[in-house]
Amino acid sequence: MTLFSELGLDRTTMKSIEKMGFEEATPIQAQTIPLGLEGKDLIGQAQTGTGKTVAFGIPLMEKIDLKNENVQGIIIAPTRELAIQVSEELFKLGYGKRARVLAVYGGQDIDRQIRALKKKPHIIVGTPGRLLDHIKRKTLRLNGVSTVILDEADEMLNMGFIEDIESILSEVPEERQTLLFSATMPEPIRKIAERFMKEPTIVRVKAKEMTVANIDQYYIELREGEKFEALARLLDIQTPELAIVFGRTKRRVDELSTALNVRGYMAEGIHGDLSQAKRLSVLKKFKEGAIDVLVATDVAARGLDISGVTHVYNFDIPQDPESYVHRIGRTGRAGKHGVAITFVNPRERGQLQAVERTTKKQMERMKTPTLTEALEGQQKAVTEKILGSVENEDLSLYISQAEELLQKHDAAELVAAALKQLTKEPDSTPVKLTEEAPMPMRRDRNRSGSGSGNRSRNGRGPSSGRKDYGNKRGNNNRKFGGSRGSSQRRETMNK
Ligand SMILES: Nc1ncnc2c1ncn2[C@@H]1O[C@H](COP(=O)(O)OP(=O)(O)OP(=O)(O)O)[C@@H](O)[C@H]1O
Ligand SMILES: [Mg+2]
Repeated sequence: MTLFSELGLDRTTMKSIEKMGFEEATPIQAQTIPLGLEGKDLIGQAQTGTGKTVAFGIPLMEKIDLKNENVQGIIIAPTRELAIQVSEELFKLGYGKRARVLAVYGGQDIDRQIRALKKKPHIIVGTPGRLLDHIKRKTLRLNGVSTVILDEADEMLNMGFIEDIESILSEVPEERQTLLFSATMPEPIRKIAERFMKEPTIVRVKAKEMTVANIDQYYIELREGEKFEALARLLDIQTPELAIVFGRTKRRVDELSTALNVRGYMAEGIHGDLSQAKRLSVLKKFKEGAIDVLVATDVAARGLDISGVTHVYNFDIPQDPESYVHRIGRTGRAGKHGVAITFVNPRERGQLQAVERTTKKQMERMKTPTLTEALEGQQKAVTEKILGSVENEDLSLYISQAEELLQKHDAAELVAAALKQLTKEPDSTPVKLTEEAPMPMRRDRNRSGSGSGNRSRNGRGPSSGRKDYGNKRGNNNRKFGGSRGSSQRRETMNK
């Protein structure tokens, strides 16, 4: 066990850490912070939700010289939401020191960002496209940068951002420290390391499994047409505090969130075709609990840290094992407990096995719940609410009415009627969902994303390195530039 106070950090950094409420460093933090402080290039791999942001944030923050008005650190992240979140965490880390942190990302007014850049931020967190845009406009100069961080580098590789990163890094002095962090490190990441890093030290937090132990992982085998009813029943039984439902395509996400609303769930969708303002407002509502089901494409799979996410449902099995690891990692963070359930149609058994081989963890088989179980689940939830009210609430204004009712009616019947009124009974209102093609299993499958608006970045097609679930890992068939085959199914998440 390592305490932050044992790491020899600056007083100002300690002040921030105390304000954030942290005392003990997580294993990835304990192992990488000392190396990071020595100025070493680092590759850090540790499970989802184990504090990688602080692991790279502390060495970065310690190096910032407040008297220097240059941008001294940049963090490149694959999605806009993640760039914002990382900038917020760094802002907290820089609180004691008063370091200036700015997020720049596509979809936000560029003039506003230009004005903010003029205020001399020390640290910039951005998505590749927008960073490049500012470099081209000469509104961002990187010649004073001494630390570069690539968060979720493997995803940026998947999304075909490698040339953008290359262009950005060509603006940064050679004499720099480069840190790269992710929960997954597929083989091609080595190329990034070779290209952009100097003899990096690789730190892998040893864990038996790639996914965190405190996420209970289940799968349900079912046909496409059975998925929605199964999801609704699971939501009724498990009554998540907050849940994320991952769908394969934007159309899927739109249809699913509409269908969930029709059935009375508070759900909204998030994907790359929505305006940035809409994406942020949906996420905000979800964080605040104004909606309790977030339906998402993989745009929400990486890095997002939302407390209260107790359940992740893979309505469609993810297209690669890494994506599974990140998706389910939206729950079970910072030591909390989580539940992940993956729907698998009979033709996707191979993918299920590929996921299990990668995570080194078997999912437990679960049966589709019955309608009766769904009803019981809802009744239980209402019963708990009522008992909570009995214990904790002032009921004096209701007692005389209750006594009056009890004189005229049977007690059990009264309670049953109250339960019925409060219980959300399973609903069979018809909903419309377009069937998705099963996940492609082999390399020669070359579908165009079910017509739901999926496109590869810059129209780059799957010229090479199509992902192959049957493949052994480590068989490097994913290339840069052409990006991997499945990228045509991946959406463009930011500019
Ligand atoms: N030492 C610590 N003690 C307690 N909580 C911590 C500590 N370090 C970080 N956290 C909290 O843990 C949560 C997860 O951290 P973070 O988002 O950095 O995880 P991550 O490893 O980057 O996960 P992912 O792989 O999903 O990106 C955050 O809410 C963060 O504030
Ligand atoms: Mg992270």
